[in-house]
Amino acid sequence: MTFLDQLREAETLNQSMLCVGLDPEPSRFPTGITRDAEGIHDFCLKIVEATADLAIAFKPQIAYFAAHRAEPQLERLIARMREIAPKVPVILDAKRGDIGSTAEQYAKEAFERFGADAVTLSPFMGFDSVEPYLKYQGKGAFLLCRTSNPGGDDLQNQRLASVEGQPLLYEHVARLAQGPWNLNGQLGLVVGATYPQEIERVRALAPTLPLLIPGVGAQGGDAAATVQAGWRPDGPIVVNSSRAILYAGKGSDFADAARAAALATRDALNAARPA
Ligand SMILES: O=c1ccn([C@@H]2O[C@H](COP(=O)(O)O)[C@@H](O)[C@H]2O)c(=O)[nH]1
Repeated sequence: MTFLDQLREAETLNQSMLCVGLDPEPSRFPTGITRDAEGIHDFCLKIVEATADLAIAFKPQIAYFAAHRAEPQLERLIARMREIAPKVPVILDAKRGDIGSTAEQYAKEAFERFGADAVTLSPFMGFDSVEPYLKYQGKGAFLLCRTSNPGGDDLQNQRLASVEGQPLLYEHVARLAQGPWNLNGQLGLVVGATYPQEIERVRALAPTLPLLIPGVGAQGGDAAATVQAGWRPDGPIVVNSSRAILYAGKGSDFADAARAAALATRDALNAARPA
């Protein structure tokens, strides 16, 4: 089964385009959850249990685990996610990018150590930095294209005078990912919900790629505009929200509050999808 098949299956099963982001920040944990690596595991597990039937994917951001020496807990968490939500793919948000020999190790980390179904990558170092991930059949890789942060403009919106038609850098990334880099249909693109016009442009250049779209919720991206710009019947979207779900509640009912926030976001996304 390909990563794209997995996404489609989860989309249908949970009637969802919502990706639940796992960015555990111990200082924001409710009382009763310890502010250490084990607490990170327990907090995320509760969120996964509360949202497993609402998500097209889960996206743990590795920095939130590594910063607290919680990589073993992330391994255990992903293994438990396989039991709780076997049909919901896991996208490891690692934003890796390095020369081929090092990329091989990062790919091993993502797919063998953590058992992720897909990973996020920076395409900045070129195709040989992406290729090692594509050797893992059935796994996916999302290339950063037009990111959700304001500083994304600094490079991604620069025009490439050396390329025919003088595209912007993010447009060039979209073309490469839809075309010559996508050897086995494993690639997708990261595009921020904060820039719906650019989502539309990326969708025009990459009509069938899955788009991972962070930026609704805490970053203020508009759910309806995101769906209208990015969703296509043969081009799925995976719309991530992390903090707005994780910290929807502050008390012992935090998992219920997270579920309510996830449900509302999932339904808002679905309501914007053309029939
Ligand atoms: O362009 C990008 C790429 C990745 N991210 C990541 O997504 C989540 C967003 O979290 P929120 O709390 O929903 O804002 C986070 O893990 C980022 O590292 C992104 O925001 N933008």
